[in-house]
Amino acid sequence: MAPQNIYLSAGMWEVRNNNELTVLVATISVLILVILWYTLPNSSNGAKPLPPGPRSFPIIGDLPYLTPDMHIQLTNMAHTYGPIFKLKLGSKLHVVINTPELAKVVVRDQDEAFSNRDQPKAALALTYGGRDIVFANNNPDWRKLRKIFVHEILSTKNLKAAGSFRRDEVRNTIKDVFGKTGTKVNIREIAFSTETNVLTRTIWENTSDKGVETNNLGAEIDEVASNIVKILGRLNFSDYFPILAMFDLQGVEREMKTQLNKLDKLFTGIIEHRIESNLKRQQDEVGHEGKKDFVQMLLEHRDEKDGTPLSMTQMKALLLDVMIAGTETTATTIEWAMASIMHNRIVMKKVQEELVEVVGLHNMVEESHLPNLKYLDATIKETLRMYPIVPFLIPRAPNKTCTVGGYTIPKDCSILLNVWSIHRDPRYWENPLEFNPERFLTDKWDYKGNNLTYFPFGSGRRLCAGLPLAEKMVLLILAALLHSFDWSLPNGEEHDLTELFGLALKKRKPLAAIPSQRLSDSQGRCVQQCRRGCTLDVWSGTPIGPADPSQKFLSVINV
Ligand code: HEM
Repeated sequence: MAPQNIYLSAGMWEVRNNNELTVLVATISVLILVILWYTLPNSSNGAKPLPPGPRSFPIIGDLPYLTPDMHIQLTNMAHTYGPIFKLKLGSKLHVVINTPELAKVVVRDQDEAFSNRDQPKAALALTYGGRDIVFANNNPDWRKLRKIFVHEILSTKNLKAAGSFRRDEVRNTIKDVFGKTGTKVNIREIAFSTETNVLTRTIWENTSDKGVETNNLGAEIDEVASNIVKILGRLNFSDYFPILAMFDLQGVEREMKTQLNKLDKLFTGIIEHRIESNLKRQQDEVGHEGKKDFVQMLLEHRDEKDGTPLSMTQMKALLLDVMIAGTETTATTIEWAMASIMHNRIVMKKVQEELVEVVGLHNMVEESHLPNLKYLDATIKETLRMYPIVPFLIPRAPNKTCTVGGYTIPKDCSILLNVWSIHRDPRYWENPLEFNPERFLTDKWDYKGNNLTYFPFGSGRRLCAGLPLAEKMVLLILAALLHSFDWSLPNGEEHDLTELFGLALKKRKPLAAIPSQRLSDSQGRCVQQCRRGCTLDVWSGTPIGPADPSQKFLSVINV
């Protein structure tokens, strides 16, 4: 063929293909328009737009905008984009809610639709694939486990029965701190180990001395719990680019499984040991002085004939929740409360005056005193207003596409309820940056999330399942620490209330404070009075002489 022909035929091909191309493009365009018509929101079919938000980069979305202080950043973004806005992290859509009115739509009006969790890969690795309470979706297993935990394990009756563990452990802590008077004490650490000791005794009191290795348990759990919270707070690309998830590029899931293995070994040992010893005993001998610990209660559900019995994995997942969700949050709250009280001398004075009035100088704090410690209770509420420990709550995910505030919220996106921002919003709080417990001195406030200007424990179906225990422990530990000791900062140190953002909102600089004995006799001894009129050394229990009316007694005992 002559070159010209080649040219001509090529040209004809071009012309013919131009026509075909036009038809093809037109057909595809019509198809796309039809698809868009049915799938994308538009005003004529009634669907609403997505919430506003920053202009995202292709593929990576808004990831480059993120800063370490996300709670402050998302609060500032609400000033630009409004009370509800979207944030695209990789391919994952997040919706941030910043007002009580919109939070109510999510956790009250549409609580059922929003009661699934956004399940990060690290959380799934930790919880045997979401078989626990905290990270499970709203399914029959979750409902069963939560019901057992809230209505049985933490029932008023069982909480009361475990009161002696709390009393013993808080006294042990006071004794321990007494031995450190005049030296630096890390407040979070002592609060953490007190809570861990209370929880371990409540969970497996009957096991502790019978063959399961529990030495140094508090320190071990402290380390594992801190690691877990750190790992959960890390930005994991597997969550934002599902296509990469199988590679676990940052090793986040691997690290989490290492932490889980440590706890799994401990829990498996405890449960198996108990099953064995139960088999050896008669049914009526099971339990400890008529009390049942958590493990025993769980095992009864494992053996139940009706419904679905609990599996070994579910039992371990529940123990894990208690040890992780219970310790870190309680210890961090106590640290923030102590730091805030020490920073506000007037608040400190009022707290201690109330303690003298309610508890007296001759007694140690008991749980029976707690309902009368109104000012201390208000101080803890104010602490959790300014420093909500879980600043965005644990993100939820809608199980269907919903509408909130006039915007479409797609199924499975991640919902961040910005409690931190709502708790500091001047539209709802007068002088929100001022630490003022007085604002909580009315009966109007509780932790149940009924009033969505204040919900540090969440609200609705996913409200903190450990709330009754948390409330007691924070109040009891703080009351005991502030009643027994005066606290000061080490020489030359300034008060510091800087936050460190993560899944839990921590103090950037751990609080180290110096205790000095508050209740003592004239010779600086810590004494208790016996009913027969003698004076005993509080820690050794040895008699040190007859009772002297000028002495301050830590307690009056029945000997
Ligand atoms: C001061 C201490 C505590 C604080 C501030 C706190 C706060 C929270 C928050 C904000 C949530 C998420 C609520 C939501 O997503 O709406 C939560 C969930 C949870 N907390 Fe707590 N918590 C504390 C202590 C405890 C304790 C002592 C336990 C157990 C012994 C516990 C067990 C749980 C569990 C199991 C959940 C998951 C509930 C669910 O998803 O259904 N927490 N907590």
